[in-house]
Amino acid sequence: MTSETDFKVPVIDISSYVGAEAGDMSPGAMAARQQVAREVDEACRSVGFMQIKGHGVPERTVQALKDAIDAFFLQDLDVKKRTMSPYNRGYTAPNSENLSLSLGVEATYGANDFFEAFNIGADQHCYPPLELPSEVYQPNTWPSLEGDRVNPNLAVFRPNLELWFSAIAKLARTLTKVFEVALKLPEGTLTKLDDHSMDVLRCINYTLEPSTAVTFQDQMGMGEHTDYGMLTVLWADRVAGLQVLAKDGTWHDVLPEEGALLVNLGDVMGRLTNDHWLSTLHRVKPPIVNGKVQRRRSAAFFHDGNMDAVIKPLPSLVSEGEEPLYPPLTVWEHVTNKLSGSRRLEINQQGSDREAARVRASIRT
Ligand SMILES: O=C(O)CCC(=O)C(=O)O
Ligand SMILES: [Fe+2]
Repeated sequence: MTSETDFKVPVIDISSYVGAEAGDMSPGAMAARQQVAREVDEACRSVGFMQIKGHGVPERTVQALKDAIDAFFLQDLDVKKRTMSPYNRGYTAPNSENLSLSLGVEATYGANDFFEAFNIGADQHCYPPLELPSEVYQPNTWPSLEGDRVNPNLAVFRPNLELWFSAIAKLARTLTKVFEVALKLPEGTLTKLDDHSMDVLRCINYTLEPSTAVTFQDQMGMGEHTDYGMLTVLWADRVAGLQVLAKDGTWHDVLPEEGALLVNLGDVMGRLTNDHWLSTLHRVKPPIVNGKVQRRRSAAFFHDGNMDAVIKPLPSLVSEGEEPLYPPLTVWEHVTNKLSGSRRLEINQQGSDREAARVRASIRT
């Protein structure tokens, strides 16, 4: 059930932290940054999702992303499958994952998630001169531009995705700095956790055939889950589908405003803040407008943090009389536990009881 209570995903203009404005040390600019930090703190405590404006990502970069998504997904399934990889990279076919299993919740919708996806990520050459392991900073698998039935528009695919990846990697690091100020942490507390972050960009296409009448209301585009890392920057078509679980256990549709990017916290921020900031559950229902399926695309940039960063509640964020809710764990250990649920279609047994209980308590419509 969804309710129309006063649930809102706040819109926050972060331009005072972006580009040249970030270096402006005038009292007005410093006050503007403090105001942004307060708004971010409030959004992270109450919702765990926000809409970011003033992010500095130009419209032509957004268009480049959309062109890349279209060029790839409009190809035949067998052509897309040529980019499958044993790693968290390349193509994922429809109905091959089940995100609710990443939480330790049994599958409930009778079928796997109907999204298809293509992932790229930070590989071991992304952060010279560090010698990072290729099992974690995995090689990308780009589609070949040669061969029969290859979409001629595919030439833009790699440069366009790389353009988006680097713009959002920069934005994610700006947001880490804002988080540090919002949480009143000494400079470097969070930025030392993400200088070689295991970033992954996942382009997603929800594959129900557009314009068809909906016969299976209970199908899931993407099952309930929390994101795993520090934060996620999400671009999405302005079409219904994404829903967010509010504190009162009700689900709410979330549509980004024109020009806004959605940002949500992942489990790493929940763990660091002893759950004072929320790693909020979300899911994607079939994108339906007036009884008909719409095309819906999205691109989630997961800023997970350094593989070897040890994550545990920060002492200054554990309130008086509270216990730390989580034992120490590296980012890599946490992400592998989670992926083993969604990818191997096995229930994740590793310490997601708190999130799983919240899903079960929500009203599952
Ligand atoms: O497609 C969307 O809007 C959400 C995607 C998402 O939540 C994810 O990939 O983790
Ligand atoms: Fe997500």
